[in-house]
Amino acid sequence: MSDLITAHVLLPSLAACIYFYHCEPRGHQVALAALGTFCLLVVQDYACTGQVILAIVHALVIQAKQIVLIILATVSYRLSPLHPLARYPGPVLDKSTSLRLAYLAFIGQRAQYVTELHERYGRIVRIGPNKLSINSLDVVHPIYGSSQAYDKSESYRPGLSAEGSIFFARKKAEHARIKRIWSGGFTSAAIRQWEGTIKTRVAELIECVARRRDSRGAVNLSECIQHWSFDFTGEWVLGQGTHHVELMRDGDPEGVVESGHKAIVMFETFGEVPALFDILSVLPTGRAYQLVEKRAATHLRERIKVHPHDGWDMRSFFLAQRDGHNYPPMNEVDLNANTVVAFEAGGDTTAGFIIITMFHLLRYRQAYDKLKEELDGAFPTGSVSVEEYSHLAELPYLSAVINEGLRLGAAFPSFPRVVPKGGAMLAGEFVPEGTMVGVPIYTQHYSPDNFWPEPREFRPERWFKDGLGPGTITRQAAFMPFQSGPFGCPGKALGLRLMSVVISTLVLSYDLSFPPDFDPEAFLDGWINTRTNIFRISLRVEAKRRPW
Ligand code: HEM
Repeated sequence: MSDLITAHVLLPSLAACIYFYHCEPRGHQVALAALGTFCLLVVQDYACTGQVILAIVHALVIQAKQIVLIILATVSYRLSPLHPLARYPGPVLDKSTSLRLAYLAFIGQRAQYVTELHERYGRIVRIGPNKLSINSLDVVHPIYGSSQAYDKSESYRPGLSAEGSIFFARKKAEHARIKRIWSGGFTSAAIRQWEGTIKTRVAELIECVARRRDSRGAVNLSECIQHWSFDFTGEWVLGQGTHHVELMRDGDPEGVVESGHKAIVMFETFGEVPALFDILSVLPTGRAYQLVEKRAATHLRERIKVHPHDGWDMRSFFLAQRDGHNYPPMNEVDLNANTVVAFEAGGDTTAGFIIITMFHLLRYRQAYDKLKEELDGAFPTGSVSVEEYSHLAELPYLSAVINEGLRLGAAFPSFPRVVPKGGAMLAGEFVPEGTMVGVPIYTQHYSPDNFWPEPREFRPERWFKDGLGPGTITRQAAFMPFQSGPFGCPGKALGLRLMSVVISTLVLSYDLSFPPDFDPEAFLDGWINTRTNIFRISLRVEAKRRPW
């Protein structure tokens, strides 16, 4: 019997552990191998006993023992002094498994939890079996900013979905190739091309707010902004007059916004446990992701039919061999993957930041009034022309409002990267190669060492020279809403332009306030902060048209 156990349980489990340690197989491969082993065990037992049910039960018991042994061996190693990260502090559970972090990402509490860990354990915390969070600005440049910036980690693996997009390309060389294709869409010439569309779409937003007000003048502002953002992004990705969603006009019966949110939450959650993502992304759990991909594929087909490839929309850049750009056009799979990223990175992020900024403005009434005064002074006719868009960035209070919205709304926990071959000295400590490292952006943005006083409050004045009075700390270097370096946000200029136009036009067009039954604290409690900003409770406002 013990021979049998050794042959069936101990040896295979040990072999599996050694294999997993050296080869890091994908989750679906492990699942298939486990299924294959199970079938072999059933056949073998059936050959001896001649009873199917008994053979299945025996195989299940053996496999359960194998799994328990593999888990025990893995956890023991991760907690042992032999592990390369053994000397770094952190909670035992997080050193053993990333499942707690995955759960916290799912409920939108991961960034807050990592902040607490830094308060408890110090500057460097082991937040996963192979993952360090480094709460130090000294490491931002080597990890993210320099030309030697580290590659993205396995957390950026989209399950079994296509990886050939700008966001999911993890190696710098491959990423640089794709980024060149995207780059044309973010030049100042490209942004100028889009100014007319921004104007039209923002005017539609103002009308959408008016149309959707109820009898008491209250409107779901977060929904209007999300619909505006996806409409604009749809046009930016696919081109004018081509087939894409029109959410401000038709509403969102297909759940475009929600499926996008679910896909991002899924990516964030399972990015903590990429092997599990390999399995779950193809099961019904991955439906949101599959839906978003399917929608992008449909748009691709429609777009290819109706339009030449010489516009300023992202699809034109993806599809065309443009003059002066020496790159091959993308294949269909990569086109889809990049389209999904363009929709979600552009549409969802910008909407979330505008909503959170509007919420804080309305909650901190003084800031709202100051912004209104500044805008009324700068635009005495009550509207901002396309020619004046570039002046918006010069309005000091508007810029401070946007900075503060970006600071408080940055839902990013950290952007995990991989320490290159040979390891690295980071924050004065040696970190072995292959370790996942990241700087916790949320922790930096909310830290009293970087932003003081009232680091958790929306105070645009902190961005001025005299700040919030003597002793004010506003550490520019700690402000990283767009990340920097090779993998930083290419849409920064466009994102800032969109934020400034939408916020200023809303404040110029309407007198906005919370309705009496709106509970700001409940809104904050329902804010899920996991890479994107999701609001379980809508931002409802009373909107009275201003008499210009
Ligand atoms: C206020 C708005 C925005 C903020 C705060 C923001 C922030 C960010 C951040 C922090 C990243 C890096 C994510 C990571 O490494 O995991 C990123 C990536 C990206 N953003 Fe933005 N973004 C904004 C708007 C936009 C817009 C408007 C677009 C496009 C229209 C855009 C396109 C992208 C793309 C394509 C990436 C992936 C870049 C890469 O992986 O190389 N973003 N963004």
